[in-house]
Amino acid sequence: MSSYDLLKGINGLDKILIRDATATGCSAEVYLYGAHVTSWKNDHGEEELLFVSSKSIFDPPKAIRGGIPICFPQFSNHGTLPSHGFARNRFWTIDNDPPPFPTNASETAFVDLILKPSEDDMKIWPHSFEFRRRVALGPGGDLILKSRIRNTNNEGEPFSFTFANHTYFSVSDISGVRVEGLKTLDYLDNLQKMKRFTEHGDAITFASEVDRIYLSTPAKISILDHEKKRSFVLRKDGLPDAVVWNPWDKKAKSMADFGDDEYKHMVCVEAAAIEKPITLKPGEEWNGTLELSTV
Ligand SMILES: O=P(O)(O)OC[C@H]1O[C@@H](O)[C@H](O)[C@@H](O)[C@@H]1O
Repeated sequence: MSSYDLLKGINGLDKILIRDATATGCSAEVYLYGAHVTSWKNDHGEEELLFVSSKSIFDPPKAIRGGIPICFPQFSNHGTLPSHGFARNRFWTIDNDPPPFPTNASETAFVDLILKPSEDDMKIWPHSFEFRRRVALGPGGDLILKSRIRNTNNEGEPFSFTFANHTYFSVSDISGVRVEGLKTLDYLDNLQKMKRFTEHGDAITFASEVDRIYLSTPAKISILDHEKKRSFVLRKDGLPDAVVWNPWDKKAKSMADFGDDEYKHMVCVEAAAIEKPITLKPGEEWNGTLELSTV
């Protein structure tokens, strides 16, 4: 089992590099700021598989634009907290002695991070929790993201949250991208006041802004990149919903930390738990796992 290196990233922010010592080129980078994965390469070459905006400012308290932000304890603006909650805007710490995970011999390298609320966090979300995140590389450089959230309230109070792995995938040309695995499912359309629709197409394709929450989705979703002749495969557990987002040209221009044309080279497919918030009683723990690979 190889270990990780702690390095300085952009603007001197701490970042962790994990590498599979047995397979050349497989690596992932995670900023302690946000426990934010900013790079993933597998054994299909030295190519970056995640999109990070060239305009991302890497300047707290602004979240990094791209990679894999964590949305917790609130997805988007579905509540009173800032967009996507606060986990992506906090400094996490390395968790050197996490409670054991079920043995997974296929992990070749990993790092464990932890977030606990500060006094200021408790003012905006008055719940005591421990959020543990493992970022691991699996066979062939698959990226494995494990989230464990525990209610550590002493006063017997349950809490509820929504959650997403807001993954920005790098694609060659959005107009040739298809997201498969969501046919016949219901979705909430954020561009139409969260109205509920049913997906009839075989695949989701992109010709304008898309911002939808697909509900009760299967464990496997694929993103086909026609030009690259490559597909991303998402496999998930404990994460029933899937957000599909591309800002397209107008929204891209309105985002200061996103290039005007960058929408052509990214798509977000976010393994999430949104429609039915997760409720934890004191002492209870929730687990969600996302595994990303390419074929
Ligand atoms: O700008 P933010 O807060 O990172 O959010 C980006 C997008 O994140 C997506 O998950 C939401 O569905 C979109 O509505 C939102 O615009």
